[in-house]
Amino acid sequence: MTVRLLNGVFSQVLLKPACGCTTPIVPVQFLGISPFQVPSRANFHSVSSSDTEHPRVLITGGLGQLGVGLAKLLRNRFGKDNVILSDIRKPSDHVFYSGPFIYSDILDYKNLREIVVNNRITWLIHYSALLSAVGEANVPLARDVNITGLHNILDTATEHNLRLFVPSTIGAFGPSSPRNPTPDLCIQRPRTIYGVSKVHAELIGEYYHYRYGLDFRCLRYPGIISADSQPGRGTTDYAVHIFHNAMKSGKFQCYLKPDTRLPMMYIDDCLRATLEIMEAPADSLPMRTYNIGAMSFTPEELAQEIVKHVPEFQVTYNVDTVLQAIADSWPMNFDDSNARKDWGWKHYYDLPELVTTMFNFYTSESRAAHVS
Ligand SMILES: NC(=O)c1ccc[n+]([C@@H]2O[C@H](COP(=O)([O-])OP(=O)(O)OC[C@H]3O[C@@H](n4cnc5c(N)ncnc54)[C@H](O)[C@@H]3O)[C@@H](O)[C@H]2O)c1
Ligand SMILES: C[C@@H](O)[C@H](N)C(=O)O
Repeated sequence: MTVRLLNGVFSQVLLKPACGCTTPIVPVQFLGISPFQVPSRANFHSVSSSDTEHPRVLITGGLGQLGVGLAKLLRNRFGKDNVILSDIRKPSDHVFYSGPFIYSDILDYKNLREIVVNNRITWLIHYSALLSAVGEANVPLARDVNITGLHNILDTATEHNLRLFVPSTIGAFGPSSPRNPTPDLCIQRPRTIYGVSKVHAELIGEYYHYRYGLDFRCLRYPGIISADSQPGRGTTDYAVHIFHNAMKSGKFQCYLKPDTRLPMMYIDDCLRATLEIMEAPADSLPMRTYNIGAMSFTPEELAQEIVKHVPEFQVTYNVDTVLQAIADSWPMNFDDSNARKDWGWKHYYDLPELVTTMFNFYTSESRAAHVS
């Protein structure tokens, strides 16, 4: 209430983010308090409870490994028509007919704004990105999509008072970060354009939160493993491809050394965490960027678990020096104790559960293919 009154008093004060938007926004300084004293619910726009309980959601980059699964989860919760998937690629029939889909290029600021306005969007889940391996192969494009695109997203979200989720990654850490375990707050000097862009996203998102009251929420995901969607060329992709190869040929050639340990997570845990942090009350989030963890393994340990399901399975190693250097600079284990303490994060899938679930999926798929 006090905040709303102050908002009224200062409504003449216009602070323009880079988009040139003219929504009145009260900078923290005008309230005479340090940004660090502002409670984390410091959203100077009034957010109605219906925005939180009945959100209208836009997912950018929704045709990648994670977006379709997230849309399904959110549609089950908020209704099919309240969750819009978007991307610059053409959707499959299955995706197109399972709920609203529209074209959206995050580099086109006016198009983004039009989509948000015309669809009365209240939550924005920003999944568009170039991942670590593809980013190193095309740095200028990764810089455009991951940094310029993010600026468009931030400005749109600030202008239209959206709750904004931007995922970060284990890749936001680098060789000088503590690796085992890696806490939320430590040195972050990543050596990939992907990592640099994600540190930028974390910092500028938090800055917009403290400066403009943007409701910015960010989770650092581990490598995500899924059976029914393909990864978009990252360093952790081996842990998805290995299952398909084990089922298909009983063989896999791994591009990382057998003892390369990285944090990983099954997709259902990742998507549930995303919904949980989006629904968390603002006052349960003293931080705006959290590590989340589930398990951590090496290719050798994963192969040993797969052998329990495919006894003849064999892995050979042909190291890709670029990807190995990236993996060697990333965390081996994530310390996610703040997420567990602040908003009750817990994972359900450990390594044996993950492997069983993946094989159950492939087995039921191949049975269904035989029947049809
Ligand atoms: N999958 C993982 O293991 C993982 C781990 C950590 C963080 N993340 C983060 O989660 C998010 C989603 O990851 P993902 O695995 O689904 O990624 P992905 O690479 O599979 O998909 C990214 C999508 O972004 C789209 N895109 C590219 N340029 C675009 C543009 N100009 N406008 C709109 N869309 C554009 C692509 O078409 C693609 O469908 C990313 O931000 C990623 O950094 C993923
Ligand atoms: C870890 C994550 O951000 C992504 N899967 C990558 O390897 O690039």
